[in-house]
Amino acid sequence: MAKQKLTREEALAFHLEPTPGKFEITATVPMTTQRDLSLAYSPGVAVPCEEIAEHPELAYDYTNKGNLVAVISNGTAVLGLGNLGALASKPVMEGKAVLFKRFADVNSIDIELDTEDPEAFINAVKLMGPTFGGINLEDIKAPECFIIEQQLKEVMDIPVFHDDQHGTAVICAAGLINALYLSGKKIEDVRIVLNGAGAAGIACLELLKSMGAKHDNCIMCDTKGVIYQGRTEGMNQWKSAHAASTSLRSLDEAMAGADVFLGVSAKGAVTQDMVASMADNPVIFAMANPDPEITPEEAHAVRPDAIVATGRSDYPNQVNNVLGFPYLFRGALDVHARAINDEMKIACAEALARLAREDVPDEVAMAYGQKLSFGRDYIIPTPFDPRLIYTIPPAVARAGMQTGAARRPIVDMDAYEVSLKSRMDPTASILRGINARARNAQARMIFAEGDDPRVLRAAVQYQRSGLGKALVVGRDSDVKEKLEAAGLGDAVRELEIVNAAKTDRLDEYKEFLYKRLQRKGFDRHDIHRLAARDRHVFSALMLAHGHGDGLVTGATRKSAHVLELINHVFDADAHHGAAGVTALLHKGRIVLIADTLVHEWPDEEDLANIATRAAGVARHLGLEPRVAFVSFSTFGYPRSERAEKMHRAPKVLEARGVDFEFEGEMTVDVALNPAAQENYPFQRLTGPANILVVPARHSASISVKLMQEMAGATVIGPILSGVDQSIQICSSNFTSNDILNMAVLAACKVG
Ligand SMILES: NC(=O)C1=CN([C@@H]2O[C@H](COP(=O)(O)OP(=O)(O)OC[C@H]3O[C@@H](n4cnc5c(N)ncnc54)[C@H](OP(=O)(O)O)[C@@H]3O)[C@@H](O)[C@H]2O)C=CC1
Ligand SMILES: CC(=O)C(=O)O
Ligand SMILES: [Mg+2]
Repeated sequence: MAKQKLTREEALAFHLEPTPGKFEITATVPMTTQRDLSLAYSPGVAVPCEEIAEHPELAYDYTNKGNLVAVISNGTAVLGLGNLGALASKPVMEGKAVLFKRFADVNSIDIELDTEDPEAFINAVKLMGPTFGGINLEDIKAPECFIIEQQLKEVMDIPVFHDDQHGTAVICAAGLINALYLSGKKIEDVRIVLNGAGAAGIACLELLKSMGAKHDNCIMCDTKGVIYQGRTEGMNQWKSAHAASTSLRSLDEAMAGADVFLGVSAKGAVTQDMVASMADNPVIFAMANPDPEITPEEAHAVRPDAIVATGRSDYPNQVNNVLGFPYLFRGALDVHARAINDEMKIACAEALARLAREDVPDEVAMAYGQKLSFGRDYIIPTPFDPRLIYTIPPAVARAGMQTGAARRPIVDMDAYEVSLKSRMDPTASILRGINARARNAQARMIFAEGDDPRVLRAAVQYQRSGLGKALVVGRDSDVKEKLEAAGLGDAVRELEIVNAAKTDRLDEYKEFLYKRLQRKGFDRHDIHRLAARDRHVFSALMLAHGHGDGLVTGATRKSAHVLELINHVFDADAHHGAAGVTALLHKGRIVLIADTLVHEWPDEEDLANIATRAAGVARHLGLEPRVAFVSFSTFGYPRSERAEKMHRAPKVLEARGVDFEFEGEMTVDVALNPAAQENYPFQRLTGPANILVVPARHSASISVKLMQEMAGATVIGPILSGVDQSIQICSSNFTSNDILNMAVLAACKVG
């Protein structure tokens, strides 16, 4: 897994744009008319109020309580950064809230309470009970967190769950089950050293002991060293419960001969010497965030036989509670649970451990750009594994039902799993998939317009995200100046700047271009002007000569003009079968529109070619193509000369015998809406179309721009397909993120 460099400015920009913070709240009901207002608010709202007053359980039906979790902190133990206070903890809490939404479709809101007094904290949370279906406590330091959680559990009738304790313990247990399996050791026999006797540490050791780890085999350490029986300094009742009868006093001493090291303490707390002194095949979970107790590189340098995990996303084996809390709450909320009990936590740990041992399906491999299989570098599922949402919550819900925590048991578990699957947003996995493939490809990407700040930001991002090498075409001083103005001055040393005026390859490029254009009215002088002065042509020449693996251009000029220039070097035109395909991503759906770039007014043969190109792009994105030739008529009615070619195009494909579904002509609603399709029982699409082949470039442009402006759809493309080399042409209104997306598409040769 390529390590990504994240700068402070990137992290700040991510939180600043497009609006401050990481989420907003949207209404799920129409709020347009007088009638809507009367229903949502007074007088209509009185009816559910009265119903709930009489039958409190109806709050789960008439309000968002049943799918709403509060992430609550006082900021006293923010990750491993220490006591930053309530306000400064907000980015982490907003982060947890968006993880709830992204991974388990749980609505969540962060609440930061400005108090270090457990009693004040407890009172505040207790009073919030009616609002939420569950309370996720976060980053509250020990020992106050134990008191707070215990008392809230006693007084509240919804799950109260301190994530840093139990979320961490569950994931740690899941990872350890598999790590021990791989190293051939049993939990009853292993010597465990745990560093960090706080929220996470105490809960991890408690859970492992309940799973068979022997008290006498476990040593817990804190900032004062080993917690031994009789120690008085820095102690509390929770630490005392794990005090060992031992003469060992320091972490250093404890590590000698240990089988397992678990770190929930602080950055750099473990040295290479300590790791070197561990037993054979040691297990090292360095879980402190954002920086681990020891990095995997450092640990492996002295112990190649170690199985190493961290809490971070950029190393293999991410042992992080993100794998737990979204799914634990999903399962708990879906049975209207009163609590998340130990049985539910253990069910979660076991289900996670089992999932990692299963064969990894292609969709997961595609999302990560590598084949994952159970082993030392894959002991726990990856956070983006789409199976988590339909595997873990049922296990949790079942345990909740068996132990009486559930208020409303699930009757049909199969139907429940199907409903969980439908909560997944397929567009997210597509975007992740192409990013992972690009990262694997490590393409040298030519960014032709090095004088544009958006292009420069995209180029820097491309390289810093570990996608490959960015080659920026421009004048050195100009690029440097613009990078500095964009606050990216230090990127000058990272990017490769290619200046057409200075390259010694120009003669070779000019010769090539002259051969192509000499019979098209271009003389040597024209050729020099094009090759040396036009960055689109120069960049295309670089690509044609293998001096880059892909090209992104077009952010500063009209696409049609840029395409014309590219065509001096490549055959990227309608005549040679090129086509433009634009992906529209909206509300969890992805629809491709074609041709958005090359053909002005395609005939039925062209339309069939365009469909085939679009089907190729769809498959590259991981979609099984279903093409609809769209028009204003459906299967011949109303009759119109303009719709004729759309009527004939499917027949062309039929004659060719292609290997994808297609149908037409039809209106867009018939193409996209299964209910409308039912009116045409003879039609051959097995589901809503995901490719719309439109009659002409103007209708393509109108559809895409309408979706973008009116619906706020995400637009990727036009993706240039059917050209020998990987070229992507941006639009002049693209943001740096859009340009980066085009570079990613070019890198994984979608097209
Ligand atoms: N990967 C994951 O999913 C998770 C990771 N964590 C990480 O675990 C760490 C602790 O979090 P949490 O338990 O909530 O915090 P707490 O404040 O509750 O506990 C911190 C504990 O770590 C000990 N400690 C701190 N620095 C050192 C050190 N250099 N050597 C030994 N012990 C040390 C403290 O010792 P003392 O008692 O002497 O002060 C205390 O016992 C953080 O880095 C956090 O990011 C937490 C939750 C989840
Ligand atoms: C992951 C997490 O919750 C922490 O580090 O605090
Ligand atoms: Mg935390």
